[in-house]
Order: sequence, then structure tokens, then C-alpha cells
Amino acid sequence: MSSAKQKTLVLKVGGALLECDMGIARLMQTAASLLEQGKSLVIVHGGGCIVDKQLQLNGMTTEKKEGLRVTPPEQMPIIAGALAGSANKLLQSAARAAGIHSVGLCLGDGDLLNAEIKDEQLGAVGQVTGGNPAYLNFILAQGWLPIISSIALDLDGQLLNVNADQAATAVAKLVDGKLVLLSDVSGVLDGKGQLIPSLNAAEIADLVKLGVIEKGMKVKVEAALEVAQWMGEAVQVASWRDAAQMLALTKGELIGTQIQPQL
Ligand SMILES: Nc1ncnc2c1ncn2[C@@H]1O[C@H](COP(=O)(O)OP(=O)(O)O)[C@@H](O)[C@H]1O
Ligand SMILES: CC(=O)N[C@@H](CCC(=O)OP(=O)(O)O)C(=O)O
Repeated sequence: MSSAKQKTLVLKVGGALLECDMGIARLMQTAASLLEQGKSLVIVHGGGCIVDKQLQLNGMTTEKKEGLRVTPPEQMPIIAGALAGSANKLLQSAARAAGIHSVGLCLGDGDLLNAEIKDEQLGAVGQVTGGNPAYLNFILAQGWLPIISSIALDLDGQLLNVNADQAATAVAKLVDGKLVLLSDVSGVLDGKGQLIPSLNAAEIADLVKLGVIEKGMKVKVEAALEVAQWMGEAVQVASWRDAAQMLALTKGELIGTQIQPQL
């Protein structure tokens, strides 16, 4: 087996998946199939839609700046509850139903990854700093599936809200793994809604300038590009919604858009 095949696969899921029982079940079937093949797998998740709902139920308004949620510290208990609680346990529950032994974590568990305030104007939004893979490696060595939310702790113990694509990027780097970002679209789409099979840094910059790549997808491709550069291999952006892509993933085939490193 080549060393590339032995790399831990980090799958990031988020968005509307958390509101789609069929999508969650298919994701966990895919995970079960990868684990049966002896693959080492980590799931990192978001759940922006659950956060939106919980904040609304609590009479709070919310806004995003360039794809990142402005997080007033008083909203943090609700956001942490939505991501590290509701979303994380929803996925764990589906993992159990698919016969998977999982461990639900946030970025702060076992000091996996530390974080610091990213920008005072965004409030309690975290930017991941260094970490320690020991606890994650222990879980993986048992053959268990870590399911990690994007809630982090700073060195003083303050809870911080990290964008889940950026959290997945940091986890992939931590375990020197392969990263696949699964969203509700089949990959990065061009101005006509067609899938773009491959993108490099210059092409991404052009599409961002033209406004074709925006909002959450801008954060996603920039996170993907950072990991691709760091690892020297492509990061895939694809869809959890697409049954054919999920099947291809279990076969180790390339899916969605390949975000290419600069060689
Ligand atoms: N060029 C693009 N191609 C595909 N999706 C795009 C593009 N530009 C913006 N988007 C938006 O980005 C969304 C995916 O980002 P995001 O909502 O953050 O996903 P997730 O919550 O799954 O991480 C898509 O549903 C789409 O609305
Ligand atoms: C700072 C920031 O934006 N945090 C995100 C974390 C969750 C997330 O990224 O969820 P998706 O993957 O579903 O978008 C948020 O509060 O929505």
C-alpha cells in the first residue's frame, strides 16, 4: 500500500446536511464503508443552519462578514450548544445507527487545537493556532471515528467559534491527512452553474474578483487552497448530496472540484 493511501481522510461536512436525515445516513454509510476498508477517517462538521435556528429561537439576530459569523460573546453559549451539542450528537447518533463506534469532540478536547481571537470586530470568532494530535491519534488507533465540532478554547479557557472549513483545514494539517470538503453543491460552480473540475490559486483569485465565488464558498476554497499548498496535493470540494460522488469517494476516486497546489 502506498503512503498516500494510508493517510487519514478528513471529511468536512456542514450546512444543510444537518437538516437532511437522508444525507446524514448516506454520509455515515460512506464512513462505514471506508472504515470497513481499514481507512483512518475523521469527520469535522459545521452546522451553521442549526446555529441560525437556535439563535432565532432565543430572539437573537445574527450576521456574517465574508462568510464568517459575527459572534457576540453573549451568543457563545447558544452557538457552542448548537455545534458541540446538537449538531455533534445528531451525527454521533447517525454513526451509531450505521454501526460505527464514534467519539464526539470539539477542537479543545485533549488540547487538539488551540485558538485565539481572529479579529476583535468579529467577537468570539477563533483562529486556530497550534495543537497536539496525541488524543486524536489514540482514538484513530482504536479504529473509532472522531466526529469533531468547530468549537475551540483559547489558552484562558474562553470558548471560540471557528468556521468549520478552517477547523477541518487545521485538523487535516494536524494529522497530515487528505482533506475533502463536502457541501450542498457538487463543487465550485462557474457563472453558468457548471461544475469546475480543477482550480488553481490564480483562477480562484479571478473568480473571487468577478464575484462568481463568494460567501461560504470563498472561505471554503481559500481554506482548501491553504491545505493544498501546505500538503502539495489537491483538496477536493464536493457534495454530500450527490450519491454518485459519495460512492466514488468510497472507491478512492476524485470527486467534485480539485483545488490545486501551486507547484
Ligand atoms: N462559485 C460557487 N460555487 C458553488 N457554490 C457557491 C459559489 N459561490 C457561492 N456559493 C455558495 O456557497 C455555498 C457553500 O458554502 P457554505 O454555505 O459555507 O457551505 P457549507 O455550509 O456546506 O460549508 C453554496 O451553497 C452556494 O450558495
Ligand atoms: C465563525 C463562523 O462562521 N463559524 C461558523 C461555524 C459553523 C460552520 O462553519 O458551519 P457550516 O460548515 O455549516 O457553514 C458558524 O457560526 O456558522
